[in-house]
Amino acid sequence: MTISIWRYSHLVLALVSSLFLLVAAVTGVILAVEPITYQTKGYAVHDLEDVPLGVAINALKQNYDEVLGLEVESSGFVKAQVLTMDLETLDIYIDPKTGGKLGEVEERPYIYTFATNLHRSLFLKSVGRFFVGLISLLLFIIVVTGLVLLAKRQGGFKKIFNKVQKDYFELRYHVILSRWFLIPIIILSITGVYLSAEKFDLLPDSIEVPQEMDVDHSAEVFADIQDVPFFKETTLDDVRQVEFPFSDDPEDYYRIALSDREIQVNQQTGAIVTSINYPFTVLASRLSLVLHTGEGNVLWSIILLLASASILFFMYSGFVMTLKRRKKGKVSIKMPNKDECEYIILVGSETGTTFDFAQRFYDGLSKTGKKVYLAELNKYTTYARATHMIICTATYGEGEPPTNARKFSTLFSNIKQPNTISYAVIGFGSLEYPDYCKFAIQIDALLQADSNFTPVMPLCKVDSANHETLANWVDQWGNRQGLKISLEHTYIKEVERVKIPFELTERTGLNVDDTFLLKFRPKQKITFTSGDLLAVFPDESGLVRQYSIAKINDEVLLSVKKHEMGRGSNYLYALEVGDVIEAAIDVNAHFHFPEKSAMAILIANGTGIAPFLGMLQHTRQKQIALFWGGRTRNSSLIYENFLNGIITTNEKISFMPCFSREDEKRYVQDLVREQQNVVLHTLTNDGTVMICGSLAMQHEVLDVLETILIENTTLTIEELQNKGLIKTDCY
Ligand SMILES: Cc1cc2nc3c(=O)[nH]c(=O)nc-3n(C[C@H](O)[C@H](O)[C@H](O)COP(=O)(O)O)c2cc1C
Repeated sequence: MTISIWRYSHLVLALVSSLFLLVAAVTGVILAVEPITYQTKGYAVHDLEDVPLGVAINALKQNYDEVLGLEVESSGFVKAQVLTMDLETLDIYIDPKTGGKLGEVEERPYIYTFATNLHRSLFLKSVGRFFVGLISLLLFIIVVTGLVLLAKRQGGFKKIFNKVQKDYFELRYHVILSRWFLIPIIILSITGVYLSAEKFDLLPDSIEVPQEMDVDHSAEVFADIQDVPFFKETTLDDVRQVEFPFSDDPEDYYRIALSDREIQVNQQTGAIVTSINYPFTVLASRLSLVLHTGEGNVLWSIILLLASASILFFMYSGFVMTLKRRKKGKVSIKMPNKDECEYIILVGSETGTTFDFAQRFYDGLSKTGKKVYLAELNKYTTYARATHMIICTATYGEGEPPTNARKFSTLFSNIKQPNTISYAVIGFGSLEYPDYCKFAIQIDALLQADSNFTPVMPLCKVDSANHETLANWVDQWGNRQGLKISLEHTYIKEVERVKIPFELTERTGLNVDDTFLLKFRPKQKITFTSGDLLAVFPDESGLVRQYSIAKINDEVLLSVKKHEMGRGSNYLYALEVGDVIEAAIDVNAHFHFPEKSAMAILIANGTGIAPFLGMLQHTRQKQIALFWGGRTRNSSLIYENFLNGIITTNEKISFMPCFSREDEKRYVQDLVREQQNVVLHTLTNDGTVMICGSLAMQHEVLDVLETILIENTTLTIEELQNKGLIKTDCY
């Protein structure tokens, strides 16, 4: 079975049962606390195996007018129901050796009764019980599918406990905690199923018939119960419950529940009159109850508590993992061995659209039974059995590759494939840009020039990820391979934006670089922060343009470069102070200033400085260096008002500009290289590097950072990105 089927089952089951699981896990946590607090009362008798039943009965009789019953709990507490000399019936915990009262049995706190009802039946009686049983069964299947995924991730069942690869927090701890809590959760789910099955009489009937024992009428009669052999030899660790006889008449028997059977015993001779062995189902349900509730064992209760809490974490982390997998242009699912796959899909994606298609194509092709490998273009390498390659890539900037494809061209020229490969390239782009699908065109040209590669289809350019174009391409490509591939509809949901009015309160004219600043005041109360995006709608066509924002005194500051044909920038440029536009805030959480970092380096070129202007205003105690690259000194004048105010009042902030057309003609990546000690100090002390501006600049900066890291540390860019210590927002 392919990994996607295991993952799909794991995910679907988790989603279907999530609400019930949430209730079961939360109430499970509450209920696991009960045995722990109960045990802290301290009434447990630790040497039950040394206390003969006769001694306990005698002690009780000495202390109380009448004794109705005795119970030895799995907690080790000995409970008795007695009638006091004042004719009061009491439920008390006793010391079985002296009969002395240790404490009174209290009513169960309401929170536990409530949690138990919710946990067992969701307050829905039989229907609820049925669902809870079903959810326990689903939980069991989720754990089993999870176990298979874990084994596949770790490289086999034997390697399950090997070191876990470094990855982002949710994924890493989903793996680590699943190893710790696998067994407790399996036990919880199986016992949960068993207890539900029992309630619905689904277990085989195995009623045992009471066995009448041969009674020896000449057996010795004892005056003191402590001398009766049965009561002398039976110790409390084997006893669960004792019902006392109504009178001293020898025909009135003790009814005693032992651990494996129920008996009636003559009070004078100790002869066993009847005996019923518990059927297996009763013993199993008793064991299930103890294992499921943790009753009587503090350590096991703590494990169950942690296991229930871990289910909540698995739900959260699984949700985050699914979102990340769907959204990001990064392959985070475990792939088969690259050298065993015939079909290789390589992806270049910045915001996830291309990756989303590649993933769906991968799923469709895998379902035909083919061995498929999916990777980012940056991971290009040799593929021993590959006969087909499909490259899907977006284009940015002026024909720039997406970040996860930036190394492809170099890798391609250095790596020779062992086989000849039939290939196809799909370019994702937008007709709004002059360099439509340029990076895909470049890749197609590279492959054409390599004699090892033969095209099976001409380059396909896809405007705005059009579904029909993609579905047609998949059909045609599939036909050529003799395969019927079904392409699921996109996993990406359209973002529903809430538009609100923004009033333009300030603006500048164009500077030497055709850049201008705009300040908008939201006319409704909204929360946003620097690094979020303002989505602007230039016309009625549904076109959206996003701009990185700075939050300055509750207003939105934008720095915009006016492009001759740019629909967004020309629309904004035409606005006058007092104009009101409808726009929306897109939360861009991955690019918020990291509150936890004590230091940061902010790197920008051109208009990419905007979010940093807002971030600098709101940080007082952090050591921050802002590296900015512009064309000329005059390019930076437009930002001077903001920057001077910050730098002169906060000595922890330093501003380092560089200019590509003046002075030493340096780019911001040159500044990063020059300041490598500051960069290293920041990254090795859990500080953050944030990059905003053009994608070309981002690639150059990442290349320099990579070199600095390789030369001085064992850290990698990807590791730091996964930890959120390198954050980028470039297009
Ligand atoms: C800032 C920006 C620049 C872009 N530049 C180009 C371009 O030069 N040529 C092009 O064809 N498409 C361009 N596009 C469109 C993207 O390539 C297209 O939306 C693609 O589907 C994105 O794929 P991804 O989500 O996988 O990154 C650009 C998009 C943005 C947001």
